[in-house]
Amino acid sequence: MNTKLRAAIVGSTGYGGVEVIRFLQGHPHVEITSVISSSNSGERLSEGFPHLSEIMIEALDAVDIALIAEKADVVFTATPHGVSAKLVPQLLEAGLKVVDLSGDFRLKDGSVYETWYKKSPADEALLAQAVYGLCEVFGEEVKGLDFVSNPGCYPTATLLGLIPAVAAGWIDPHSIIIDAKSGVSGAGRGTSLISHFAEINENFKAYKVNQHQHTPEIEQALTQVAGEPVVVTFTTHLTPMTRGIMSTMYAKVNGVHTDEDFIELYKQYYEGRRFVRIRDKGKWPATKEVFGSNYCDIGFAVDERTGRVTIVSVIDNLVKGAAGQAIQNLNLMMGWDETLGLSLTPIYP
Ligand SMILES: NC(=O)C1=CN([C@@H]2O[C@H](COP(=O)(O)OP(=O)(O)OC[C@H]3O[C@@H](n4cnc5c(N)ncnc54)[C@H](OP(=O)(O)O)[C@@H]3O)[C@@H](O)[C@H]2O)C=CC1
Ligand SMILES: CC(=O)N[C@@H](CCC(=O)OP(=O)(O)O)C(=O)O
Repeated sequence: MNTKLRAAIVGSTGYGGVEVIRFLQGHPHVEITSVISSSNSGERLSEGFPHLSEIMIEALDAVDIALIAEKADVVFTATPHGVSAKLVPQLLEAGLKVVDLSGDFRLKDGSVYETWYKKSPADEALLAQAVYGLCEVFGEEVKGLDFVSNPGCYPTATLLGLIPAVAAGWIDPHSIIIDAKSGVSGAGRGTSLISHFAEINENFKAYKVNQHQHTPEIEQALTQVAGEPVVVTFTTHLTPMTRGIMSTMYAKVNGVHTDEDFIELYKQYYEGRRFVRIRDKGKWPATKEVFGSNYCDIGFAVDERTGRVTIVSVIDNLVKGAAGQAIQNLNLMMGWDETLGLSLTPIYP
């Protein structure tokens, strides 16, 4: 008798979906039973992804709700914004568990989604039901659920870097400035001018300034933690690397707190949470130090001269920023150890 949880992945020919497959392959309690493609059904997975040739899937399935419900218990929807909003209700209706990697269920207010994503929001009742799966902060709420909305990549790095200080009242939430940089895989696998080799190689550019769709997601979580409305200045940059996000954050310190105080506060907040690692005084995390892994590494320095703290947080956008955290959420939903299937050490150099 098969006792493993059966998993299907929609959006399997995109970067997020392929990364879910890579990690689930090593999960002790999960078996991949359906890999779904809206554009290449019938093809073998290994035709497009020869590095996945050991996965025992005959052919890619079409997006067919009845078939998915027959073959799987849980579905990872690594689908574009707008697609998940329509697909997830059908999957839930069919009795499946769902972890959605898109931005469609992260914002509670549909009109805010419409403003920032320029798309129609998902069903209001489902938005109310969706729990925001930032595991180290809201993980308790995820336990036992059938549906989780996986956080965005920039918000994951940023919120893990800010929330302990905001929750403790150690920084002024109205003074926060976030300067974030991402590797090109954050833009997905589809070709676009922004990720064209000649456009990004030996280049470094700001984009979506004051218009990035992750701004309200960051503000929503900080508002919840601070207990008052919070708005932030958030600027994103594209860097000529494949994976990785570095979020550098600046905020005014309330009262007097040293580097050592911040380190201690964060170590306590994340005690027992394997995937957040706090750097010692004077040590700064780099994207290579989390590459290919589910870690988020954070470093601090208080500047007594300006009264500000600088916080640097790094993740792999495709792992802690997408597929890894999605599997961590499944582990929490199922009541398993949250690290199952995710114990890979970063690839270095
Ligand atoms: N890249 C990243 O770093 C992160 C991505 N995300 C989010 O995860 C989701 C996937 O991102 P990513 O993998 O980068 O994107 P990609 O563009 O690389 O892949 C998305 C995949 O979705 C599938 N798809 C497209 N349209 C449909 C449809 N109508 N029905 C079903 N499937 C469809 C396509 O696969 P096929 O043609 O085979 O169906 C496509 O390959 C997005 O919502 C993204 O915003 C979240 C955090 C980080
Ligand atoms: C480099 C790059 O283009 N990154 C994407 C964000 C990544 C993403 O997929 O967005 P979600 O996490 O909301 O799904 C962007 O800036 O829009």
